[in-house]
Amino acid sequence: MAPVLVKRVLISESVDPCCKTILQENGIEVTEKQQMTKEELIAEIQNYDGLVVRSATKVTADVINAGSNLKIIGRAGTGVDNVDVDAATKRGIIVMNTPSGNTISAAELTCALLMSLSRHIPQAVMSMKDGKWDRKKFMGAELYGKVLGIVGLGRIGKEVAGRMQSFGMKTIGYDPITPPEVSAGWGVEQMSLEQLWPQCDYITVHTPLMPSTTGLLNDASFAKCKKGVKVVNCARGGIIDEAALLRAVESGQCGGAGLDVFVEEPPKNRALVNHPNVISCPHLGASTKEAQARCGKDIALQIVDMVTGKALVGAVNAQVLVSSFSPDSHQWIRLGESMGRVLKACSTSKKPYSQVHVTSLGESLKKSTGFLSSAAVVGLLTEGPQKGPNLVNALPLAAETGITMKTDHNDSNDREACVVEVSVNGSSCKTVGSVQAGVPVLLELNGSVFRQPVPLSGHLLFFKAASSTELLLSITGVLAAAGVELESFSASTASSGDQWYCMGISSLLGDIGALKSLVKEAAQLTV
Ligand SMILES: NC(=O)C1=CN([C@@H]2O[C@H](COP(=O)(O)OP(=O)(O)OC[C@H]3O[C@@H](n4cnc5c(N)ncnc54)[C@H](O)[C@@H]3O)[C@@H](O)[C@H]2O)C=CC1
Ligand SMILES: O=C(O)C(=O)COP(=O)(O)O
Repeated sequence: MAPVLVKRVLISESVDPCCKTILQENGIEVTEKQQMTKEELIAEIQNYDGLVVRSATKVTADVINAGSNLKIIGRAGTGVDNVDVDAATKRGIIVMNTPSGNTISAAELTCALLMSLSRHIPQAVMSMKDGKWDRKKFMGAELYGKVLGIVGLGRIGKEVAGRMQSFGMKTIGYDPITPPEVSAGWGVEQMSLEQLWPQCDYITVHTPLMPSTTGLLNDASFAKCKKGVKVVNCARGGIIDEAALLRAVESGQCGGAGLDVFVEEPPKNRALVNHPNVISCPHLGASTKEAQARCGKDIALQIVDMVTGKALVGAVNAQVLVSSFSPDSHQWIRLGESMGRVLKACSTSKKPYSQVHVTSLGESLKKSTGFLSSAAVVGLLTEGPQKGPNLVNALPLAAETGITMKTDHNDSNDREACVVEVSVNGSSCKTVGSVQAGVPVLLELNGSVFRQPVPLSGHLLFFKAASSTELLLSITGVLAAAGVELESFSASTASSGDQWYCMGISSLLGDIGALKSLVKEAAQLTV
């Protein structure tokens, strides 16, 4: 992928100073402005190519759409639920996070809350500060031998499991993605949630917040739990339904809750926070010197790597682009875009495309089909010189315009090439291209194989006509009359029937209709 141009970055929260330093050392101008209102952020964001946030900045569609120059939203941390990732993708903006920087800190806070719940440490501390010496009231229970249910067995869930096993807890869990044999390797037996709820003395959730995890622990699931179950939410407010939790702690069905996160932060409704069996923190999971230093450094380095075209790490909405950062991918991306442009120019029907079929040929292009498809769509959907789609939003835009994407790879072929075929209104248009000596070239157009590969650069004139000796003379005559010079020429290898030809020309013809009487079809473009 071509390096993404990022000159100015806004950091809108308290991010470790190393982030600013690294960005500046790499020639990026950095402004830090914290605690902006939504309106202030909307007014400010248009001045920046990049935005770095933690969890407090709500990067809504309004903010994203106001960021007319925005190319990157960097989350110095894990959860990206405060960023409207779909809106960013539509606008072609890369969203990236630093998911491993705060894993240990979040896991340690979870363990601290589990221990605090078992021994009432915060309540005992408050009572001491109140001048009391109440040993009876704070009778606890050992964690040893108890069952901990871990919902979400990703990075943090795994670290919590290991730590709590050392306290002698039995760890069981559920995760729809992590295979049971993998979690069994770190001592967590997986089972369905139905089986898990009734077994747990403690439950901790470590999933992202998304529709399928919102209210994962609700009235119905609390009812299936052991009476007095204790719960911890160090992931995101709302994974444990707050109203259901309040009902459960009030009834005693839940014996205590440790909360680091809330649906609304800070929470205006204080009922949970004020409940004597609820202990809470103001979203401190990642608030350690170590986690902040890692996340600040990671996000800055990831942005620098992206800007320099070195690598794309941590992107949450542009997985297809990760392989586009290999050093020799640039010319293949240019090829895909140029082939899309040729197809656009040569499709006679003005109807919207119904299908784009991209096939990569050759072992070395195995991982390139994704970005070649995006690049072809960029070429097809770009209208004129104005800001068109990019590799981030090409596929969502194609889906929005009703285009079905089909991709294939064939590595039995002994050459490296890319085939792009577009279907429109019952007919189709097909190109075959490759990169030769670092230059994107067109090898075939609609079945006509060019004798000389056509370098895809400059002004190109394509036409379809029956082969004849007069044809060339007549066409060059039309060009000369229009003051256009012929710079290169490539004919089809076939010698009979209608074939496609390509000419490199010094400038586009003012009126391509001048060729109408000489050819069956003609198209010109600049690539
Ligand atoms: N309190 C804090 O300051 C912090 C909170 N977090 C939160 O913790 C969450 C987890 O972080 P990581 O472990 O790094 O993420 P991760 O992506 O490594 O793990 C999340 C796991 O949840 C699983 N999952 C998804 N849907 C599920 C479902 N319906 N039921 C059960 N499991 C499901 C996934 O398969 C994945 O294995 C983050 O999304 C973030 O919101 C992260 C860091 C700090
Ligand atoms: O990384 C995460 O998901 C967190 O919740 C940490 O949030 P923070 O960066 O401390 O605002």
